[in-house]
Amino acid sequence: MEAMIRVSDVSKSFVLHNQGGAVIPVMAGAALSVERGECVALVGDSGAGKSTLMRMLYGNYLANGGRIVVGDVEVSGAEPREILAMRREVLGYVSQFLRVVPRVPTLEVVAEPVWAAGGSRAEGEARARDLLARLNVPERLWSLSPTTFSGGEQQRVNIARGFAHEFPAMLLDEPTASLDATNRAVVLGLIEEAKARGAAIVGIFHDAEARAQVCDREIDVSGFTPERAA
Ligand SMILES: Nc1ncnc2c1ncn2[C@@H]1O[C@H](COP(=O)(O)OP(=O)(O)OP(=O)(O)O)[C@@H](O)[C@H]1O
Repeated sequence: MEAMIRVSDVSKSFVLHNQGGAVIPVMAGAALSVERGECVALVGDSGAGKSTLMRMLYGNYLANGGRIVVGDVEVSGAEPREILAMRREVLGYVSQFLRVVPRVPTLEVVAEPVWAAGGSRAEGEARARDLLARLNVPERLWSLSPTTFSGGEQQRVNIARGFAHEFPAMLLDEPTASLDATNRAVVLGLIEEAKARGAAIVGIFHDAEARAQVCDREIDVSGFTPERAA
């Protein structure tokens, strides 16, 4: 079977339209592949291109060259509606921050990705309850919108939402940042469970211990930084 996530010879330049159209090459020859059940950490100094590579995988940034395939979706060259379908069904993204939808109760915020992927009402709610409980979000908060929650509460709601649908592939952007030890351990457990059911995961983890615990390999993206003229 082919790897779940395949990146080959990807390049990326940014064009600064407000600065005379200056072209800034930030990546060249990027290559990686991630098997089902495997977690790969992107490492490299600040500015090396970790976030840029994640955004290209998610279809937020368009690659200028090369090929990115997630499952059977060719991300490089996909139509916007194919990208949206991929995000509903194939590729999850867990960032550090919740984008709060006003007035939607927490339980629904968490269950929504399950419903979006075709799961039943009951299935989504059961999954949301399980994850919110595991992440120690107090039950009295579940019927409220997370708009007014503390930063840490919102972060845990966001993680619950990110893990609610069992995506075959996942991108994790600092999922344990600023969590207390208990919840950090819960998140590492969720990552291990996702791997065990066969998810292919790419993540940025500044937490070196977390990385060592859940990641099988590291890829140093500074190897993909193009030579720059001084
Ligand atoms: N939208 C953009 N427009 C112009 N340049 C950008 C843009 N996004 C990223 N860059 C540049 O691309 C390079 C890689 O940035 P990126 O954010 O991917 O690095 P990173 O490895 O994630 O860094 P950090 O660890 O600090 O988050 C940097 O030089 C950055 O300035």
